[in-house]
Amino acid sequence: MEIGDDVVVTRAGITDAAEATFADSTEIPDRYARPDEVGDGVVVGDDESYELPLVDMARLLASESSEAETAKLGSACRDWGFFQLTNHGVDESVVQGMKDNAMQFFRLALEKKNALAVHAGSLGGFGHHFTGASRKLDWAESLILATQQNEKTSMDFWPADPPTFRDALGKYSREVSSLTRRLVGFMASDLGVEPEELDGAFRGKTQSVAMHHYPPCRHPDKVIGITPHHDGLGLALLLHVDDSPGLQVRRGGRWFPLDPLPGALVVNVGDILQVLTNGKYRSAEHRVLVDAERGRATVVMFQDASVAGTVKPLPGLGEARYRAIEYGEYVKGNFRGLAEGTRFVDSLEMDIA
Ligand SMILES: O=C(O)CCC(=O)C(=O)O
Ligand SMILES: [Fe+2]
Repeated sequence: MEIGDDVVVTRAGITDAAEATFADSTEIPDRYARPDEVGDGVVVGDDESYELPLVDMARLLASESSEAETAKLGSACRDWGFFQLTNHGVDESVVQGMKDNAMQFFRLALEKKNALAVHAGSLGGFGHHFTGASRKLDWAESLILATQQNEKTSMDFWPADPPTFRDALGKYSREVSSLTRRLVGFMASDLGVEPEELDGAFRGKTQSVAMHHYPPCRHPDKVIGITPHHDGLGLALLLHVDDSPGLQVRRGGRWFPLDPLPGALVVNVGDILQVLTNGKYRSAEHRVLVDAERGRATVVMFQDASVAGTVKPLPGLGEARYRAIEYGEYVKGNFRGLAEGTRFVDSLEMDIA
């Protein structure tokens, strides 16, 4: 995947040993064991006092409810950085095709999946997601691909097995691109910026996908499905393949489990959108925990954004709180942060009165 030659990415391949560990989780090898982290921060399982926001695309689009729903979208992006989007309008058969093909891919024999194995320094391919500062491995197998079709990326790097995979991903990726443009239009209206400014930041930019499979684990209190992280790009749109919970969002130092609403997509603000909106929208930390009985799979589309090759706040949102940085430098810094367990976007923040 084209992210520049000097970008350091630490992903690990899924070995036979990793597969055996996933298949029989009686013993948790040291590289996966992080019981202290799982319990870190209160998980509010039965606390009814919170609700992760819901946004309804049909209400955004209908003239009589658009204003109120846009305000809801805005407060979800400001307060949580996360919401579930109902009535998103992505064709049901396209969604189903994506789910079926993702599942079929993960059910293939390891040897077949490893035809697309990550290799040193590469972001794309099949393997463990990222290994952060702890060097522990996540309890997941993940396939990461560039989905934007241009001269640099090609479907040739997409799985040829199952045979319908490329067609399904191509259709889904196009639908999510148009959905993103629609959503970004309402965000611009909430923020009071020129629609063209925010749309221009997303239009024609890279899109990539991460598909994750979290096998069940007999010791869900000892492993983590995905290490706590912020998404580094513009916007992420997550599809639950099987409606299994597991995703948790951090707010006020606590982890809040997200209860997947069947048929909805989970949308979250990435670090670049936080910068574009001059900190008005927040990119929230999130992680995935696993279940003792149920496996879980997700398909996450990442939409990239920049302003003419630069990551910086859009005009009209007050005095800039972040320094402008060239996009390539941003990507490098972001991966360095992921590897070191720091958050690069924090280093762009400026002291303003
Ligand atoms: O699978 C999930 O629920 C979350 C995945 C995620 O956070 C990511 O790919 O960045
Ligand atoms: Fe994420």
